[in-house]
Amino acid sequence: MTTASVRVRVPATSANLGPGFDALGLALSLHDEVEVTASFGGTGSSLRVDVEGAGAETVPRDERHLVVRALRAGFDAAGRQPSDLRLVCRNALPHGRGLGSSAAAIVAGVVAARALSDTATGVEGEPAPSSADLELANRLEGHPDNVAACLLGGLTIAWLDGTGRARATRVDVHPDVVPVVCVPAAEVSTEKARGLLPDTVAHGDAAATAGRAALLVQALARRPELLLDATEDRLHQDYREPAMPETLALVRALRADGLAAVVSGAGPSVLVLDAAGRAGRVVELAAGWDVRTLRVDGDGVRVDDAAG
Ligand SMILES: Nc1ncnc2c1ncn2[C@@H]1O[C@H](COP(=O)(O)OP(=O)(O)OP(=O)(O)O)[C@@H](O)[C@H]1O
Ligand SMILES: N[C@@H](CCO)C(=O)O
Repeated sequence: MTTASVRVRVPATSANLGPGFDALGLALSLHDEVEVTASFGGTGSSLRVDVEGAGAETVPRDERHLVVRALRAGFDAAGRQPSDLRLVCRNALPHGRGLGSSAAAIVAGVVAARALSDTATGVEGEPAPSSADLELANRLEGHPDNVAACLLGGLTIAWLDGTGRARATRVDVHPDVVPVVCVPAAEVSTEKARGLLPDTVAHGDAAATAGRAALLVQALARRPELLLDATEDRLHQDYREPAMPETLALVRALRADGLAAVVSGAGPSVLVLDAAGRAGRVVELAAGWDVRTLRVDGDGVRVDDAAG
């Protein structure tokens, strides 16, 4: 029997960033950590899941747990399931708030399964996330924006190629850009927020939003003074208002004050991309919200031996 352990650290992510629906993602300095121990070739078949922090009251502790589902998919891809599996999840990312908790859980499972399978078979592990990790994580999540940023860090642009495979490219973010997130107490599931979107949009809305998405990459990388114009969206935010009216009201109030505010992911959190030292103003305008001034996580997923 072979037993191996890894510790995986995964960042929160904010997807869309306004006009980049299902394409743009930004990794943030708030992390979940998962420690996984897997035994291969034993006679048992045990699973133990311990959870501390966010979701500890609600997530299942069996095969339905999202990290376990991602681990199983990763082990299937590697060709061998462990006989015994033990997880310790230390969660800081709030669930169902638009900060990429499901993507983080999926990336943690996919990357941990690859690292453990490599160790068990004596393969020299590939330290950087692979294109296979992105493809599998995208299949489990259903859209590539959060998982791409979670894997690669920084700003990512994700897309599906002509064969439907997920691809992503990473862009360094200008050091002046400070992400400020406003987190409400209530959750809205991504499933519900996606259900509010129309099947088609007007050509003018699509064209305007595509232009802003292109501008946003330039604004985040080199020209932060363009962030307010660059974060305008006409494809998803307003459609989601019935599920999160306070979110849209806060986005409008912040934007009216000159702050580049957007719905974070599928909401209901609000992300402000500040480059003018105005986080204090966000706190004033978002009274009653949990406002956190973060940094861009430039690294993405990190894998460590779980020794010690
Ligand atoms: N660390 C975790 N462990 C187990 N399950 C998780 C974990 N994180 C998220 N989940 C599952 O995913 C659900 C939240 O996913 P959902 O896609 O609705 O929101 P989100 O990922 O937080 O936000 P968004 O996708 O908009 O950024 C949780 O209710 C829970 O079922
Ligand atoms: N692009 C996805 C992100 C969810 O985190 C959406 O807006 O539904």
